[in-house]
Amino acid sequence: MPSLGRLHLVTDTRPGRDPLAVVRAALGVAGSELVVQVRVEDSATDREAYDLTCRILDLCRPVGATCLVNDRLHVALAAGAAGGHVGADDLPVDAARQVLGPDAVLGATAREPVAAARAVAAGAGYLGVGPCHATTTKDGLPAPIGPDGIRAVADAVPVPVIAIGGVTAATVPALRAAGAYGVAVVGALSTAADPARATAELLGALRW
Ligand SMILES: Cc1ncc(COP(=O)(O)OP(=O)(O)O)c(N)n1
Ligand SMILES: Cc1ncsc1CCOP(=O)(O)O
Ligand SMILES: [Mg+2]
Repeated sequence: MPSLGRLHLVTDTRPGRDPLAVVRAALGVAGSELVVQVRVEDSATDREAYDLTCRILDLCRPVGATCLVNDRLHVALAAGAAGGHVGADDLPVDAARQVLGPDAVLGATAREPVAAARAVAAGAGYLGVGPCHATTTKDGLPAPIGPDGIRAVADAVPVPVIAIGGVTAATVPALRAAGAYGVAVVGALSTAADPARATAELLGALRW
């Protein structure tokens, strides 16, 4: 399995957003370093999720970027994505691993060390940990855990920790210093006036 990219672009399919344009811009800068996670609204149909995934895979393949699918593992398999990401409302991690197979990339959400270790034992290859900072992108999230919360998880597991929630280029250094392997972002790219430039800034901060 190729090593996991450190910058995860999670798609924003809310009204008024243009996820394909953002992915295209980010891939132009990050290429194979980018992981694109296709995340659609719960109200989206499987057909819409599948069509978006296929279009994003068409953009990722030529540059060797990894494409994952959030929640809907059957869509990941049907479209030929590299894997998926699951959280508390999705398939349990061991079931997700069974569905995807041993070689797929599988991420799981965790916000504290005990759940994180359980997810890894059940087959997660990386962890999405957060929210590390306040965000308006997703409703109903628990309180932000900050860099200290990231450190607690990173110290407890042997897999890459991807920090998520309110991440910007300015907050990346503290998250990396706390042990995050990489970051996942929605708004930092989807609301950027210049997503290519925002990608370059995030990559620069991750290399620091
Ligand atoms: C990298 C990464 N980390 C966390 C999440 C959140 O997943 P989940 O808790 O299942 O919430 P939804 O994204 O499904 O609303 C993620 N998608 N990616
Ligand atoms: C899906 C999800 N899970 C925890 S925070 C989050 C949203 C992150 O979005 P943003 O990068 O815009 O804060
Ligand atoms: Mg989920």
